Amino acid sequence: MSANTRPPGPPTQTYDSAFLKACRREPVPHTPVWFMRQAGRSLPEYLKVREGVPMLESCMRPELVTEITLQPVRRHKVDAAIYFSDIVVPLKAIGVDLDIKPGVGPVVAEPIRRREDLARLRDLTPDDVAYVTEAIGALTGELGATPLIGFAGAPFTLASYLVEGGPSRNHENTKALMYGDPGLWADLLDRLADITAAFLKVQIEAGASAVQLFDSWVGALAPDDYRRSVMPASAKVFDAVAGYGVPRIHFGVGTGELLGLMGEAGADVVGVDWRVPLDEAARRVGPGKALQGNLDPAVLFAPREAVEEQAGRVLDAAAGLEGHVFNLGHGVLPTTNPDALTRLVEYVHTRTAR
Ligand SMILES: Cc1c2[nH]c(c1CCC(=O)O)Cc1[nH]c(c(CCC(=O)O)c1C)Cc1[nH]c(c(CCC(=O)O)c1C)Cc1[nH]c(c(C)c1CCC(=O)O)C2
Repeated sequence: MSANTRPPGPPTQTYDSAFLKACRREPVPHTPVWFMRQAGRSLPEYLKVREGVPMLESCMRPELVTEITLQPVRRHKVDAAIYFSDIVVPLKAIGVDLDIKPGVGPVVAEPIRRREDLARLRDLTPDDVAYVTEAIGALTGELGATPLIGFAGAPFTLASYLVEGGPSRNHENTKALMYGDPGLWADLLDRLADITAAFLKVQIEAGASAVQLFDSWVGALAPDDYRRSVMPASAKVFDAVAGYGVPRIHFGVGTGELLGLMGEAGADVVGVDWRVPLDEAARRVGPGKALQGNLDPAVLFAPREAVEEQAGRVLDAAAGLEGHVFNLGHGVLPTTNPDALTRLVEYVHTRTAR
């Protein structure tokens, strides 16, 4: 079943939301808006509830996850919530020794570089992430007609953290493995595809209305390498969840040359960073897909008039698209003034009201 057909059974409460309509490329009452990293450090109410609670622990406490996920919906009136978690949570859940260091990001105690290391990547079962099922149950009740987006890290981006042992500018160990041992690389990405697919299935079965696969760092690759060494694993993830009929969004940074392939991997909605205007992105992606994006998150530090001018340019470039979900071109920067985000939501809603 494609994401454009109504799933069997009664329509969900969220089915007619502007966000899901835009993902399905149907007419919308207004352009829907949400922000990557909309929950988190830009919100004082987030900093308050996170006080003294380590990041990974906060992801495993359903009542905290529920509260943090709802905060930006209450404050900004965005059209969708995104489940509060992190891309490394499923890896932690299967026993990989890792932590999220404040100001740094995910750090893996023993990087994965040899064939023996693959044994540390066992299958993920719903029991490993019972807190996810519990939090999503509570969230969908609270959210009512507002859709919840589930998410996961894509195999390449997860592999980069695992192989490098932490964040990396050049991904040198990752690429050394990809070029130097293509067999082991393919097996690693295939393992990660299975874990990622299982994690997304848990979220969808618990009530997520859409999923986003973050391949944040895949823009480091040339198209041929993406096609040969990454696309099969990402496609496996998308295939695994195709039958649920929920929209599948795919996003990465610096992916101008990869947009067509990322759509081909199986996305219904292709996320675009701020470097490619949406009309040009639509030409690269081709027909039959919606686009998501793409205001530069740094624009939010400019005065209100400038923010609206730049947001207006995004909307103008999106005017001819089959479906458009307004977003930033990457996550909300931690020192963003939250009021600027609230005003931006209002601006997009007002300017596109039909
Ligand atoms: C690459 C990546 C990661 N994590 C994620 C990605 C893909 C998205 C992207 O490209 O930005 C995904 C992610 N991580 C987090 C979310 C929250 C969802 C939301 O509410 O919008 C999402 C969607 C919470 C988080 N994940 C993290 C934080 C900050 C930790 C904190 O608040 O203490 C949050 C709120 C930590 C994290 N985790 C990661 C990084 C780079 C960092 C930031 C390190 C830092 O600057 O402190 C890895």
